[in-house]
Amino acid sequence: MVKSSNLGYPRIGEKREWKKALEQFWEGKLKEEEFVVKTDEIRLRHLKKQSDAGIDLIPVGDFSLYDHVLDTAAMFGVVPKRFGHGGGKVSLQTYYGMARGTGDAVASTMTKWFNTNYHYIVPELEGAMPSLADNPPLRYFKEAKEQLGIIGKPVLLGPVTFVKLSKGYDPEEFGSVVDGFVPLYASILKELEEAGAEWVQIDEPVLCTDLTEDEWTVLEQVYDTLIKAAPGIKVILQTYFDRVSRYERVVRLPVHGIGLDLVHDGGGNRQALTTHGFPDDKVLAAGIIDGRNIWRADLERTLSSLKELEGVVSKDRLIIQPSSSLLHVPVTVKVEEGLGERLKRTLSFADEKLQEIVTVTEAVKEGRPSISNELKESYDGLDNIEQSRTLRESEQLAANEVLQRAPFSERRVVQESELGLPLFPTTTIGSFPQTKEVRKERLKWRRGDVSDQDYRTFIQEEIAKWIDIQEKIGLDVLVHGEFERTDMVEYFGEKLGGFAFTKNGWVQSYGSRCVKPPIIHGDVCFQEPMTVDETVFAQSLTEKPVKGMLTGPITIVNWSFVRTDIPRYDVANQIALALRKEVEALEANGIRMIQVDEPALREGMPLQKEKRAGYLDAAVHAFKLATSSVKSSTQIHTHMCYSEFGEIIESIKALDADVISIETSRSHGNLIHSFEENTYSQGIGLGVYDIHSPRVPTLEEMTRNIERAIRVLDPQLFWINPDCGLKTRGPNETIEALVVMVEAAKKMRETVLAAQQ
Ligand SMILES: CN1c2c(nc(N)[nH]c2=O)NC[C@@H]1CNc1ccc(C(=O)N[C@@H](CCC(=O)N[C@@H](CCC(=O)N[C@@H](CCC(=O)O)C(=O)O)C(=O)O)C(=O)O)cc1
Ligand SMILES: N[C@@H](CCS)C(=O)O
Ligand SMILES: [Zn+2]
Repeated sequence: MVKSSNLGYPRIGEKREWKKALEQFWEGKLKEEEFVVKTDEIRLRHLKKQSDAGIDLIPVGDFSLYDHVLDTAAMFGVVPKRFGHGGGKVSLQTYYGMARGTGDAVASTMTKWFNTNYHYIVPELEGAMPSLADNPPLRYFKEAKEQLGIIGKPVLLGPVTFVKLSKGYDPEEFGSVVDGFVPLYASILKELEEAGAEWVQIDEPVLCTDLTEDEWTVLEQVYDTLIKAAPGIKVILQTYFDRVSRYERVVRLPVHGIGLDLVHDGGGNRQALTTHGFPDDKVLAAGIIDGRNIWRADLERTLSSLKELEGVVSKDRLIIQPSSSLLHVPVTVKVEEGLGERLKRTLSFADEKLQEIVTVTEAVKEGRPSISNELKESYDGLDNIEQSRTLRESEQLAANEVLQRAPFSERRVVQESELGLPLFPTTTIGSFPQTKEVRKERLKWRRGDVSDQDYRTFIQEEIAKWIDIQEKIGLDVLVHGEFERTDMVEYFGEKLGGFAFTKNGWVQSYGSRCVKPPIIHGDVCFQEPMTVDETVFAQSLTEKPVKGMLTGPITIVNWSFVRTDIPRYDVANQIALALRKEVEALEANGIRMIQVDEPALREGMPLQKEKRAGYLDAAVHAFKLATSSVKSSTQIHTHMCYSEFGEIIESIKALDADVISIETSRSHGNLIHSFEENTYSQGIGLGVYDIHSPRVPTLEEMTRNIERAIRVLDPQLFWINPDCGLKTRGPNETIEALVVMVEAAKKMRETVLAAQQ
């Protein structure tokens, strides 16, 4: 009989109690035993919620104390040597050391989870001999069974995806490295079988990327082995975020069920299902409720699309589920106030999505009449989506033109003469520490306890303090510090037309850090200057140039929840046109450098190769739409973090920014390698130190990074800056690191100038 299922539930809690517990534990305000009790409570509460909602297959083991990829590494005792782990179960101290760094041991790399804004910790295999140091899926399974009577569906990150996401091995050894983990997975499955597990979900999202023939062979062998390890368990091989690359091969894998994303597959999975059929010895776990966006499901359409599959797979072999884990959406709409009833009724967060899954399952089981109330509500809600849109952009789209700037060689001459910067100019990426004090003041202002004028004065005092600090450190290009911003996307969303905001719509970004993606529900438009006040104030305090600081169109789109009734790229262009007005306003107010950040450009790349060129063209178009109308003397900067740029280097060039700053230090030289193969001849700053760690790097480390970079990049075009913004750092460590950075720049200037004489 058809079943309802979930793939993963948000960890953070309705009131971000998970985040708060983690941070209290790190600050020493919660003892380990208290922390464990608190997080156990949260986990069980989430399981109960899903059970109360009526979900048949409830995921267990998707919960984490930081990140599920890190959990998998810890489960196998994969701990880099520098953390001094002596074997056996990984302690909480070591676990958080790997995530955040400890003492002299730098944290493991953190990077984006496929095309999402969630970050995972990259396992370092370093020739490790993995062992089953712990079996959390089993513990969580038993806990759910014993405490709540739930026969959960353990979730494992599959061995092929796990090794693909790891580093510290030669790609040629991929097969043997995976083989090292297979017996451990087999043991987990066996122990789960003995404990009474019926279903297990093994996530292999790499099946939505292009695997080589060798990798495919490894994958097939892995599942041949695993399926024999625990014959009593039904394994669902779960994919998400796109269509699978090799449908016919995927459905032949020797597992009991295949989980497909039927929302973010560009129609590819559905087409493959109808064209090639589906094996009649397998279960189809159909991801038909959107796990990545927050719009209420169109139940009528969902049911019709399931009907199309009726001839492909029978009801008794169907599982209804979200397209991916619900980790990527906020917890519940219920608590939202201030959105307006109309808009609120168009939304569906994790808890509402569980209801949608149960409703659709019911309709498949019992027929449409059994859900007539829900169908009406869905219909009314969707009607509200249309009504809640603000449509006014026909004139904007008509002006949708990229202007041609003068060639970089000409702009460079004008800018050099106007700006008079030294060799190796030093700057930062934009934000300075968002201290508790800054956040508290904003909270008071939002609650109405502080007047607009007092809040503005407070922000100006912060700006003045940090302009003074930057002058004293000796930086060449200054920033105002972004103190007025909660978040680099949310802030612009609040100022632009066409956006709405939740009060509590938090989503985990990395570790305990959360973001509150704004909702784009109407046409986006410029309403009033958004950054001019703070930037002009900062510029009034110094002779040095202050960089205006904006978030780019593709990043705003990728880090928001976006309407789906018009193409995503049209939304990006609307944002670009609104930003263009801001760029022009900054220029008109005497700002000579403007940075338009695009940190999410790389992450938003479609998993399927054939879609990438279209995405990159659209991203470049939107960026140029926003930045191409300025004078040659106005220097346009951009910034990107989370490297692996080799593949997009041509698009980076096509942005035609005068200066780009890129995160480098965590990629340990890989990025520099891409510049060996590709020339880049516009201004560029490769981050000279990692801002994710509180550790202050030494002069030698920074100098080494600069020297390595200028072996492949023109020193005359090279900028010196940190990897990313400094909002998560404390004031002292920020200042100490920047002092070292400026010292490194001075030393390099002397060395290069001496060599020229
Ligand atoms: C560059 N990054 C960003 C990504 N995505 C974005 N949308 N924005 C980004 O900047 N993705 C990639 C990276 C991820 N990096 C980060 C870095 C830091 C954070 C972070 O610090 N998040 C904060 C929440 C930020 C925020 O909006 N703060 C509000 C305060 C909200 C709050 O908690 N208020 C408290 C009271 C405050 C107090 O008393 O201290 C309350 O309401 O109870 C603000 O500034 O006003 C976090 O804490 O998680 C995220 C991603
Ligand atoms: N200007 C932003 C970019 C972050 S990617 C900052 O400095 O925080
Ligand atoms: Zn950044």
